[in-house]
Amino acid sequence: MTAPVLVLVGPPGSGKTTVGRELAARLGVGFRDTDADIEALAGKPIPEIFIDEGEPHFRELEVAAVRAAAAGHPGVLALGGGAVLAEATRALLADLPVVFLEVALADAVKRVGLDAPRPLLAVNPRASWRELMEARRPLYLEVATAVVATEGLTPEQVADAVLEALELQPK
Ligand SMILES: Nc1ncnc2c1ncn2[C@@H]1O[C@H](COP(=O)(O)OP(=O)(O)O)[C@@H](O)[C@H]1O
Ligand SMILES: O=C(O)C1=C[C@@H](OP(=O)(O)O)[C@@H](O)[C@H](O)C1
Ligand SMILES: [Mg+2]
Repeated sequence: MTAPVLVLVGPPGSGKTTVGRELAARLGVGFRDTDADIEALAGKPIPEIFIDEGEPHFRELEVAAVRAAAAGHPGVLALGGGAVLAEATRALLADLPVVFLEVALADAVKRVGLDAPRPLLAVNPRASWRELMEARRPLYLEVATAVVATEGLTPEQVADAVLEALELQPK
């Protein structure tokens, strides 16, 4: 078993993918993102999985992707924003160093507007983001060993804060 050195959770736009990549480089370890694993396995982008097979199927693929990475990725692992919805995933995270990246609505919506499409935010992104955050905040807190605020910070500054929160030394 080779567990991740740290796992990033948080809502869309909190910077899990971006900061995760930066942290992996700083620590000299590999980076993995369950969204990319799911897309590789399904052979299509996430919006197409949602359209063709629906969200419940995507969530099944997501639990499997987290299970595989939690057992076999000795580096930094970024999850999708909704991964914590599955009880099975929360159980897989129980003994791992998990950082909840926090962000407020305005910054999150600004950030995701610049990026790859997220099917859950395709219609009315502000209201959808607020709703999903209200439902998920307790779940992010449940799995987190540390909480890092990202508001007004660059991805590099967020990476600094994560390393400090977990008392990890860059390579
Ligand atoms: N701290 C930050 N400040 C400014 N922009 C950011 C920050 N973190 C991420 N971004 C940008 O926001 C967008 C979404 O980031 P991403 O890492 O994909 O978030 P997540 O994986 O949490 O949804 C990307 O365009 C990224 O470059
Ligand atoms: O919040 C969610 O339910 C989702 C977040 C996305 O990942 P990011 O949080 O990396 O954007 C991706 O997994 C999918 O679009 C669903
Ligand atoms: Mg991401």
